[in-house]
Amino acid sequence: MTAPRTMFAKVWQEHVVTSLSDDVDLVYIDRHFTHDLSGPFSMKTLEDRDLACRRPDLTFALPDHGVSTAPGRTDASADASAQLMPLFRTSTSSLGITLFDLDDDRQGIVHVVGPELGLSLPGTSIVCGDSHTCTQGGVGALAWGIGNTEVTQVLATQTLTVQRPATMEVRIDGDLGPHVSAKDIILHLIATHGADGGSGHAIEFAGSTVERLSVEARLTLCNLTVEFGARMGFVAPDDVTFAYLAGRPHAPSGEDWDRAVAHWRALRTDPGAAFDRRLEIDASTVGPQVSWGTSPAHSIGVDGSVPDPADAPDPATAKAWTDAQSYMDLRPGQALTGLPVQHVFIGSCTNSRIEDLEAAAAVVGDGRVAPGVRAWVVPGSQAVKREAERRGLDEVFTRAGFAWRESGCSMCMSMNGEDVPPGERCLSTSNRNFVGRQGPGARTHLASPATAAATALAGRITDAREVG
Ligand SMILES: CC(C)[C@H](C(=O)O)[C@@H](O)C(=O)O
Ligand code: SF4
Repeated sequence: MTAPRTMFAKVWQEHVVTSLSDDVDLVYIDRHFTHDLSGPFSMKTLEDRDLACRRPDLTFALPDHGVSTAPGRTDASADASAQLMPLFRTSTSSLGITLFDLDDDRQGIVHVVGPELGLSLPGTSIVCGDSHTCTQGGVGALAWGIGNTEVTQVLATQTLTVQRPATMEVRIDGDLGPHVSAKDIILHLIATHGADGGSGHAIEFAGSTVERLSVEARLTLCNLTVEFGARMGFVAPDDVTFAYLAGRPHAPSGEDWDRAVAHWRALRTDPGAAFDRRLEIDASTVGPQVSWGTSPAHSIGVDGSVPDPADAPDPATAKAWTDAQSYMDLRPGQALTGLPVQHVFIGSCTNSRIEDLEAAAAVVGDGRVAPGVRAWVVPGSQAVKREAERRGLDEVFTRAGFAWRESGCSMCMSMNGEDVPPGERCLSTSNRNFVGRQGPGARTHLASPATAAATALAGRITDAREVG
């Protein structure tokens, strides 16, 4: 009898081409995504070395970071895309790689588009030169971000030299309260165990709460595993996953589908399999979260108050809290609820899928964005945008005074000229609130789409539970 194995061990083993040392393997890569920021330069390296792309048919290129999300955008609408797009087109075309260009109805943020097209499948290995590739673990894939040199290795060989991560199980049980989402759970996990709490691990999210989450919510949960320091995060594929993937353009069909599902079912962690670490969360005790500082770990319940550095567990944390509070212009003990914001951003690979927009629109209802607040909704992909328009969500948002934009990363990292002015405050559904992330001097508060919508209407950080 074989010893019980984790899902990670099973999928990893299927991909090992050869072991290079005790903990370093050469693994096969099933899907390689590349975006406008990390792609062009690695492709250029390949061309300079006169190397071909080994599997252009398994490589997909999407412009998302540098592109403008203004309605009617072109390359010229943002300096970054004016510079990057011509390079991206030439390199992908000379290497034979499919590009979902700006005018393609499949364009969008890499991590949103992969799952929605069924390019990202359970039990596959997925890489991209982008740290939030871990998002795609939400469909049951092992997906992780890689650096430029690794991108070149994957382009040239379709394999990657990887240090094998340790395994961790995060069990989440209990019912979610009103307006509590996957975003709140993962922010709470990071706040509780620190931004390096998952360092060096591949995390399997399990438990009754996770089983009840939709695939879109699982994508959000996995999206922030890199903010927890982990290499990747994933959820074992189940009937929810199969229902989500069935019929997607690149998902298998007919007999191939049946064979694939049988295989995917067998990937689940065997009862009694050992993990290197285990954590547990009782989801019923978690409320909507908002970050107060400059790390996702600086998050608290929306009804909480800014912590006092005097209460920090150690001097380094006390200093980090003091610095963060000075950057964010907050003082210990201050309540987050009621804090005025000038900007609200609903978007990013964390929270720009259709269910996110539904959750925000439900809170907006007939309301209006508060005067003086610039509020944007940036769908994660053209497909999300079309579906939202089919459901009439764009009208809910525009009637309320939100801007309704084209798909892309936008204000999440502000490299396309879409940013928050110095000293101004933004409630954002994205995943990073680092110093300067949304623009020099910009102050970012991370939260869920429901909290973002409630905040946009009030013009102040607001608990969506108070709105209804
Ligand atoms: C630009 C890219 C390499 C970067 C990442 O790796 O995550 C970006 O997507 C981010 O969110 O900071
Ligand atoms: S939306 Fe933000 S976090 Fe996601 S890939 Fe783009 S820049 Fe990175």
